[in-house]
Amino acid sequence: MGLILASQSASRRAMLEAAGVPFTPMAAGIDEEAAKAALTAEGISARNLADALAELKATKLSRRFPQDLVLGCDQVASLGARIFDKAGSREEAAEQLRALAGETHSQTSAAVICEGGQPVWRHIDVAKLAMRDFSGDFLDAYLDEEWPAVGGCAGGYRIEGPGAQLFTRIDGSHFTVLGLPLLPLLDYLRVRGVMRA
Ligand SMILES: Nc1nc2c(ncn2[C@@H]2O[C@H](COP(=O)(O)OP(=O)(O)OP(=O)(O)O)[C@@H](O)[C@H]2O)c(=O)[nH]1
Repeated sequence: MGLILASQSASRRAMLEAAGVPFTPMAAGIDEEAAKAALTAEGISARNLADALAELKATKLSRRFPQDLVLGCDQVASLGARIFDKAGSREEAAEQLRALAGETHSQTSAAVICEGGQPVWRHIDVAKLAMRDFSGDFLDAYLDEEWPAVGGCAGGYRIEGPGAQLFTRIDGSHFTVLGLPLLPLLDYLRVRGVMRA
């Protein structure tokens, strides 16, 4: 029994590699935008959206590899009822960051493990991030430096990079902000014998 990471996320792969987790990365092969559109049409919460998408990714590959543990993940940035998609343009990234400035938003990271095509474990963690009310000049300079790199990041920032300059306070796990509830995952992997206890 091995661990498959059903994700294209460089950040998730880097976190697992750095933590010494043995895994095989594979694309989940789902149409995430179509699934997200269907789910958000129902007015779904950030928590339930992240959970549903993570389970969808894990289940899809678990049906192909029933003997392995398959980890699916998803991360949603939200402020109140507004859910932020990854920015498709610099202008969209600027609009999103202006909406988050001076507010405390949530990063919800869900992880689901499937085995034999069925969920056997899940963990959803939320971090709260207080973003400062930065100037327009700061935002222009930030995006000059960080676009398009932050186009693949929920929220439009890389917390491990210049994105740290956006914040005055973060409550919650750094790993959750990066996109994975890593410590609860490691607990489960030790229970399953994937990692040394
Ligand atoms: N490096 C970095 N990545 C971040 C940060 N915040 C969010 N992300 C990434 O933003 C992406 C959130 O989008 P998702 O839809 O959950 O994942 P994805 O990148 O599409 O990859 P899949 O798992 O294949 O769906 C993930 O790759 C997160 O790792 C951050 O502060 N730094």
